[in-house]
Amino acid sequence: MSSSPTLSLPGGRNAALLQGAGFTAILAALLVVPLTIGNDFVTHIFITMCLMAALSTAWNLVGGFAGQMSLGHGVYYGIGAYAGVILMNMGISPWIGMFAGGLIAMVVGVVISYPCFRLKGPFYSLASIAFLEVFRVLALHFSSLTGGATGLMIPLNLGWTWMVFRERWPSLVIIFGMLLVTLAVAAAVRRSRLGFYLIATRERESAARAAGVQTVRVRLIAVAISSFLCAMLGTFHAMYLTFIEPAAMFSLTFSIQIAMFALIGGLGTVRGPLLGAVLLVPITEWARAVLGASALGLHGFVYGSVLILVVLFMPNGIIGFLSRYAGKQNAEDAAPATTQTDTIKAPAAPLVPPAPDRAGIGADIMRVEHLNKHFGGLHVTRDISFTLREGEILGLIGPNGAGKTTLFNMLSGFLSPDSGSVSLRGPDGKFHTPANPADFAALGMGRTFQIVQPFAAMTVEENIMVGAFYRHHDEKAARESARETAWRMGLGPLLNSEARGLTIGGLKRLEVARVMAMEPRVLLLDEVMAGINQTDVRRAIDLMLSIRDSGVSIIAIEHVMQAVMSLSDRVIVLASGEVIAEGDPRDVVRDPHVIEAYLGKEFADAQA
Ligand SMILES: Nc1ncnc2c1ncn2[C@@H]1O[C@H](COP(=O)(O)OP(=O)(O)OP(=O)(O)O)[C@@H](O)[C@H]1O
Repeated sequence: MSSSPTLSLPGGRNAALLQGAGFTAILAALLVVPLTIGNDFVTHIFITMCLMAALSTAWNLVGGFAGQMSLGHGVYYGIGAYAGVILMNMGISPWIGMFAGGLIAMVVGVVISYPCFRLKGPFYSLASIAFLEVFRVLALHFSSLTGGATGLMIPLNLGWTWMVFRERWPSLVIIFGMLLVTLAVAAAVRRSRLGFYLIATRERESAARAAGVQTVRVRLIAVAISSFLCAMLGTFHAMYLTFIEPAAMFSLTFSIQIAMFALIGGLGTVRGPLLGAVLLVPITEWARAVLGASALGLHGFVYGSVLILVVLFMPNGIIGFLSRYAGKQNAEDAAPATTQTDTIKAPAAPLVPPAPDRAGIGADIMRVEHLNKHFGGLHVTRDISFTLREGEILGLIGPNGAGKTTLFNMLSGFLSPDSGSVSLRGPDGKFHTPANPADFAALGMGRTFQIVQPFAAMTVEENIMVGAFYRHHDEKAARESARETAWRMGLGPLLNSEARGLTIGGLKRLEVARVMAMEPRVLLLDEVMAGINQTDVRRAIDLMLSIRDSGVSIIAIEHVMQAVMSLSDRVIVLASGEVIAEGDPRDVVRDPHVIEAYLGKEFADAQA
């Protein structure tokens, strides 16, 4: 599934306002139209629209924001329905029952999702379907509680206390209110640190982990919120239907429908699921009513046809299509500087002039001792030991396949060494040995990746915000910090551009900016100058010097020798997993072993 569009329109303020007004009008119509018409069938369709929109919005927290394509969300809806009805039969109001059902669903959601999050793509979807089936069978089996295959009727106690009414409008008011709450929760999540972390995790899990995101934790929080909301909606629907049975409450078809509204409307967007439901529910409900029994299964046909059309012509759903259209409109109106993503004008002055008063090299901040790593029979790093000092730039060079990236992965917690240790000096002055990327990040470690890992569906600003959230939990503060970092890194004019539109030089700078927004103490840069032009190399060198001068210690894997020579205080040379030379760059490049293993005779002659 292609990634969803960002919520921020690329600079299209008017278009965004227009979209907002349109959305509010649709939302208001969901309540006003049926109340004005006053027809039971029409009201029923609008109740179904609100319910489906709310369920799909809740699903979207997991399926869209977190990118976990659950096809078993009927589990939570069913749990809410049964909890509400069973408690009502015990004399407890569904207003309380819906919270009880929500809490049970939340626990079930977290327990079943924890192991399932290890599964990717279709395997996760299949596991979610399997759990749905398990719950349907359980509901059949525990018939003394659930009524088994015969199902459960609710006692017909009318009134607001019992959420059961003779007329339809009170149910409409309740589900409309629940829809508003669900939308408000989704919007709050999308704007919050959690929302950014979820989308970052969906887009590039490794990069998210490097930014200090505890990826399993954030996805579990999304499941908890989503299952709670779905269960509450399930309780409401049980009261509306007045009868429940396992096949309908734990239904695969129903679960797929919930997901489909979001897919059609716009996966991972706040407004998409509502638009999907508003478009599809009336067509199918109307066809069902008009064609009666001859239209059995027609809704599946309608959904399938619309889905095919959307995938073909609007791969990012209706919202994606509208956003792109708005973006185009805006591009025609706006000044070129705000829309061109590929041409970064070099500023007259250096982006970040190196500070004249370098603090100097301090005490050890990182200690690497006897690192060994095997991949099967391949001994990739052999007994590697070195130290990194405060305010130092350590160049790491070596031929392809020497083990540099593997070493970086061990230095940042992405790989565990077979033996040996990496310890970092914490703010308390003591050395700690972290075990995973989150612990490394907590001690001030930031890293980039050899193959750039942008969060493609986010803007430049949002990408950097993922890093900034590490220090600033509040959205406004994170945004400000991200903007400030972006200008410092020369990305200011591109703040609102989507990351996927950047050149390779821009993407490399974006990676550094995202890490710098975390305010690291140690920075691992993996070939940030590979594939960029001479001007960008010069700017990258200035950037690294200024980062160093701000007190950050850097280890840089680099093949661009011009950069290695002008930046490094010390150089380590790796070949076949071993350190073959270490010391002052000018001495190292004259070392015969280094010339033979990496630099070649031409380089030595050129230096001479
Ligand atoms: N996950 C893995 N499983 C098996 N072998 C691996 C794995 N990762 C790396 N290797 C192998 O380990 C060796 C070192 O790879 P690594 O990527 O660390 O080298 P490098 O010095 O970073 O090379 P380059 O400059 O090309 O990026 C290579 O032979 C590579 O094929």
